[in-house]
Amino acid sequence: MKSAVVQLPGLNRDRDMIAALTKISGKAPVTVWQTETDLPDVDLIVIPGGFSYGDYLRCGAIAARMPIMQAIKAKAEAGVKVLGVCNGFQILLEAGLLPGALMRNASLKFVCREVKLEVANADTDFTRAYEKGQIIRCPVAHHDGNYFADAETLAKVEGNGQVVFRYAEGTNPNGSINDIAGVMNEKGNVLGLMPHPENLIEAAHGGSDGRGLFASVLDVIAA
Ligand SMILES: NC(=O)CC[C@H](N)C(=O)O
Repeated sequence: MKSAVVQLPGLNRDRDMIAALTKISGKAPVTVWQTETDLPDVDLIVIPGGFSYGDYLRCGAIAARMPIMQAIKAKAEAGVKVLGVCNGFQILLEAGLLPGALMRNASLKFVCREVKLEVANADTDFTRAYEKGQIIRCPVAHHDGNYFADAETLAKVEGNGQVVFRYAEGTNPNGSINDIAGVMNEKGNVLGLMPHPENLIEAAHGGSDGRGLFASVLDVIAA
């Protein structure tokens, strides 16, 4: 399983993501810079979190228009798995690879804390290592994580099982509609989520609840 991590000016979670992918798969991902138009032959492309282009004009809006996004779109259409975490999720939404939008947190404040997530769909390439309904811990750190979709889009996303993670037990940190924390595309090969599973993968992090996502998508689930 080969993976790539996208790097853009202002992203700052790329090294955490590289460390998580390396530790869990035993193989370091390749890194690709935003101007690349020819992506390496990988099975998984990850857009990590951060503050691409200082979050101007909207979070992810400028990054979504960089040359690399055309290449990522083509790979996604060809079935390659794409994961966007936090700013990566915002970029995927701005690029039209996922449905809905992320607005300013309802509190209008940056939130940096741990939340509980419910695995709403465990029948995906990203969540097979979990059980449906399982509650996991996960950190969040963002100011624009308030997921929104119009009624028609929301009905479709809910009806198709595209909601993969929900904030659980009253821990919704941002006002997201239906407590949505992560959604995938209809085909199931593109996932975006606001929480940071890469920051809870080993004892030194205080827990390893985020590990299941990487174990699922990197196909290294212990027998
Ligand atoms: N940790 C992140 O990726 C933050 C995403 C974005 N810059 C926000 O604050 O909403």
